[in-house]
Amino acid sequence: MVIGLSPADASSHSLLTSTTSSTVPTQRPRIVAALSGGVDSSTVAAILHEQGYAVEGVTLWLMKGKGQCCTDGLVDAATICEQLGIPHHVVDSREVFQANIVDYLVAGYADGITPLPCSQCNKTVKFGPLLAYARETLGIPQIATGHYARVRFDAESGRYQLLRAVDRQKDQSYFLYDLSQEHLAGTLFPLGEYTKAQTREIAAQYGLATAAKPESQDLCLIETHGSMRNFLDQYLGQKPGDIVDTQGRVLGSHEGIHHYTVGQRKGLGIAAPHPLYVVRIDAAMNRVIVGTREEATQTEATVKQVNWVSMAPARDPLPVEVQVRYRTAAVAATLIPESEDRVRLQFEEPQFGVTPGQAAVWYHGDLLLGGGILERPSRSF
Ligand SMILES: Nc1ncnc2c1ncn2[C@@H]1O[C@H](COP(=O)(O)OP(=O)(O)OP(=O)(O)O)[C@@H](O)[C@H]1O
Repeated sequence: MVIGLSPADASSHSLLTSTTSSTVPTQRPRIVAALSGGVDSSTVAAILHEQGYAVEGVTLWLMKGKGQCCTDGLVDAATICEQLGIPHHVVDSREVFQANIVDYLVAGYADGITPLPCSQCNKTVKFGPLLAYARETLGIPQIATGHYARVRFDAESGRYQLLRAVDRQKDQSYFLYDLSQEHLAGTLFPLGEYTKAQTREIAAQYGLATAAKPESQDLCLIETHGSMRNFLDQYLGQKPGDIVDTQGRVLGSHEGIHHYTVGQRKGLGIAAPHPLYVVRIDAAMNRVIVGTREEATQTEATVKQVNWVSMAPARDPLPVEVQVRYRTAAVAATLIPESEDRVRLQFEEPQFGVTPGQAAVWYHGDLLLGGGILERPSRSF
């Protein structure tokens, strides 16, 4: 399942000599490369093209404005397709993105949680619609993306399994926890075996126009709007309220609960003898509740909308390593199934800043077992 082409192989081939025709010989396996206009997906298209696939690039137009998933991305993706001599299709996905990501984020922040847009985007905007477009419109059975993750079929369980990327720094499996078996069965992740440095090397060897393109640093929405605050203010405006401690004493004021996230320390604007953290956001009362680091720490968490990936839903308590944020290390926990799509996690060590709305994703080593969305803890404050 894993595509293998080492940088050494890549350098020994001349790539940019292919036809510009969109008609493809039937004997070549056909595949869609999901092209954002960045170096990763450009390299995927080049690798697959080199391997003999009849590649067609598809770019989802997600948002108005400039940025990776907007006009700049579309132009860069088109440039790569022209360079490789492959067809390029642009799918206007702005309404799908608005309904599934923008509205979802705005509703979540208004409700006092911190939704994770990327996993939601992968499931509802990218993989599902891309596979449908590839199969139904283009008649192409599979797609490939530039995500750093690995997929394999496990004959014993009959499941497609998801694994962390070889490059742990770039591993994006966390954002892919909500993909279905059908999504995984139809997708290749050619970069899962490479480091980012190797990807750039391959892109340079192929002379791809995007080879030196800088890395996107942030969420696409932040790149486009400057900050999450700017983005949310457009929809939610300002709604002043109180910042209180865990006993309900007013310590300060805020301009909107959507400017805060559980675990946040900076930007509270409150002078206190000890550091204060957001421990809860109370949407009904329009209040932000702050407390000590200890009060922002919890020993267990419940997780809803669970998706089991590499194994069938657990029926019994299961030792796991769980990641509660993208950029944090996985920690030891016991997973207790409460129903097929709801679990309780008991952390071996108390965890700080477990944020409602973010994903908890559990692993055994490199194998991503499943994940879901963190609920608000039941607490007295
Ligand atoms: N607008 C889009 N249209 C089609 N595919 C996309 C789009 N945005 C992202 N993808 C796919 O999802 C993958 C991961 O997206 P992500 O936003 O994490 O980009 P990235 O890691 O910066 O990769 P890249 O360098 O390819 O932009 C991309 O490599 C690409 O295959």
